[in-house]
Amino acid sequence: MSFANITKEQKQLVLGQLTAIKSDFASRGFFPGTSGNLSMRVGPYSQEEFYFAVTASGKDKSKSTPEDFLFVDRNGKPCESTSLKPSAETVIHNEIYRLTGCGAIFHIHSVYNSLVSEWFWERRAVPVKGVELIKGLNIWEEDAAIDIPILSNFADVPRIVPEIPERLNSRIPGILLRNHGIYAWGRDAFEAKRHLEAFEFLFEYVYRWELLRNRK
Ligand SMILES: CSCCC(=O)C(=O)COP(=O)(O)O
Ligand SMILES: [Zn+2]
Repeated sequence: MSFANITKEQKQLVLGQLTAIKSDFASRGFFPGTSGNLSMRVGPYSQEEFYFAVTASGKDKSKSTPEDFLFVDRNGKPCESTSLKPSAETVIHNEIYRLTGCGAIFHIHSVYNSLVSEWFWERRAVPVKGVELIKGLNIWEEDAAIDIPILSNFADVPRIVPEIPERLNSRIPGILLRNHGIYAWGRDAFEAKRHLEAFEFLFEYVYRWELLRNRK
């Protein structure tokens, strides 16, 4: 299915949801210094062909303007004529859609996600055990233990991409970039938001637990 077959209504639905999420996240201070990016898929998915709306690069994400999003294809190329540049991290979104077939991906930088990704870098994963909010990731087993994967971070963003298939864990709907931020995804915007919020809670928990543990 080509992008031309995607209806105006389908595009508006996606843009409406992204606008609401962006404004909600901005009000919670999730986009310091223009960091972070959001995307949502539109139309059907196959590994060979899919389209998504993504935030334009470098914008003040606390402001709402008609130039906040653009549609790109599975190679990150704009689907419509535009002067906007897709997020510099669009290649990461592309790879996550390709591998998971998810419907939405949200990326934010926070002090807690950056600190824990650095603290646990040698393990290449942040361990979390027995915390109730693991259920927010749709993992329901008793006393669950999870490892949230951490990827290398490079200024040259395409260099990050080859590590994604190696590190992605199909049970965990997110990956950390070392000292950078979290990517969380879900079937739709509702689920991706729930996952992102659960991850952020867990990162703060882990950080604070590490401090308490070392005081014993
Ligand atoms: C200003 S933070 C450095 C870039 C980054 O990590 C980010 O999330 C925002 O980049 P974008 O191109 O999506 O604005
Ligand atoms: Zn980033």
